Amino acid sequence: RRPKNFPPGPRPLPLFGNLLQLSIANPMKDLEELSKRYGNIYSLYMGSKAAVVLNGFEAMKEALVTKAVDFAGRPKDLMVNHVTEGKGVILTDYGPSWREHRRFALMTLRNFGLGKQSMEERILGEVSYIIARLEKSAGKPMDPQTLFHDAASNIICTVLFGKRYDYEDKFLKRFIKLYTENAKIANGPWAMIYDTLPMVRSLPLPFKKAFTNSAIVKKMSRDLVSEHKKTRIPGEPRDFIDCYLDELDKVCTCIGDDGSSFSEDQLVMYVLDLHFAGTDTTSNTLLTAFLYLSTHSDIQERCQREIDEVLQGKDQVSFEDRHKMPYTQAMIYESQRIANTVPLSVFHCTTKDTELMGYSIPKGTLIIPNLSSVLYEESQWKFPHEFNPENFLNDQGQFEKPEAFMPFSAGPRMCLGEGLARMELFLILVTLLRRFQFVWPEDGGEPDYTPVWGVTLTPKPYRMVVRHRLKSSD
Ligand code: HEM
Repeated sequence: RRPKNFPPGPRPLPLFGNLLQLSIANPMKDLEELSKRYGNIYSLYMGSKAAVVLNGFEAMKEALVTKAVDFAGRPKDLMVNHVTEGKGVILTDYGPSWREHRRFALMTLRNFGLGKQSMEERILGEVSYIIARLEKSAGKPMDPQTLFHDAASNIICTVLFGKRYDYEDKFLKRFIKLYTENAKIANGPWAMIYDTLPMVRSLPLPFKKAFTNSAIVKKMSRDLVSEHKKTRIPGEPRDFIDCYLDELDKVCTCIGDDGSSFSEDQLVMYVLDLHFAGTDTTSNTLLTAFLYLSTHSDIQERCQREIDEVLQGKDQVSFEDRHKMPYTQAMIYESQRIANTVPLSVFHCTTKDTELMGYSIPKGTLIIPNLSSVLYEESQWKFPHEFNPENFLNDQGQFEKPEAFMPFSAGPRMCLGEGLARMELFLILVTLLRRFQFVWPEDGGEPDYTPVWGVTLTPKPYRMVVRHRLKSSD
């Protein structure tokens, strides 16, 4: 039975809750239908666990921004919590450990050059490898699927481990494969069954694969930490791992082990969190951008004209140039909006009894922020259902970001890698568009824009033809 004044929703069945009323292969359509029937805030049951789904800008803003702390928790008893053993930052509940680790990551990313020249150099350095790979395929159709995952992974690897890997490197390939598999399992049918029916959790069902994958990547991360411990010079950090080990030295000598949330086990998981969050998101956004650019040549050419004009006489683009490229900026934001890369965000949880738009929501309720309902909300966008940079341009043709642009979510749990992602998307897209033309192959058939469902949405595999725009001497 629903608590008093709880948001309405479909009647749950004993044991299963509302599981059988949702398509477990991809529940997005069902969630949309339910909001048409019950309004922007409605409830669902996963077994006996109550969940509230947030839809639309108003509800999202009131929950995540206005009532920020009330909605800043993370749920505890889901498959993803068990896979990550409650460590790291993404799935850690609101509290001192989350706060300390979040602050540490933001500070370390900044010190490693976020917003400064050195992070730009890292990204532009990686772009030169992307160019080399594209050069090899010039004139022929190529599948960009792994290229952008490899590149995004390498950028975050240079920050975390101080090194990049060759695109053919077995370590890199394995790391990414295990992650991308888990990103699909974590929101997939077997995770839903695991989350709804605790009695099946010990059975040898397909969700076990997520645990096996996770054990392998944890071992890989632990090995990297051990290697760093052997080669580091305390006080002279080379990368994120060294910074964390320095911090660990400080807390051990100052206040002893207890008192601090920093530990080597946390570090192992933290590295994995950041690597995963920094790879699958940026790469899927890039894949979506190139899917739309290669099928919308008018938009691609308009960006190229603007880029050519602004970068005339310059060797390479800098992040500052974005202010002079309103149309290209708008195209990048529009790619993010249409990509809808993390459609249900990361699930939240209420940290206390609270109210939302007149409903009462008890402490500990699972909160599902349906970000796609905001990114495609008809009242918020000029062209909600088409790929159109005009969504981010005002009447004077200047770049303008509507408040409903929330692919990174909002409030205290908002993506902590936004700055890095933004810089990557701009530098990679501008450099590649300046140099190459991306064309949908003649034998490519009708483009299919429907993404593959998961924690992150991935475009279906596609091919594009890469053609040179400039001669290499230009
Ligand atoms: C286009 C790229 C990206 C998108 C669309 C994206 C989106 C998101 C979203 C929707 C969340 C959930 C926020 C919430 O729970 O309310 C999130 C969290 C997070 N993201 Fe990103 N992200 C991107 C890139 C990155 C990068 C490059 C990093 C790595 C530095 C990163 C690190 C994180 C972390 C650590 C969290 C958890 C924050 C917390 O729980 O406090 N993300 N991201």
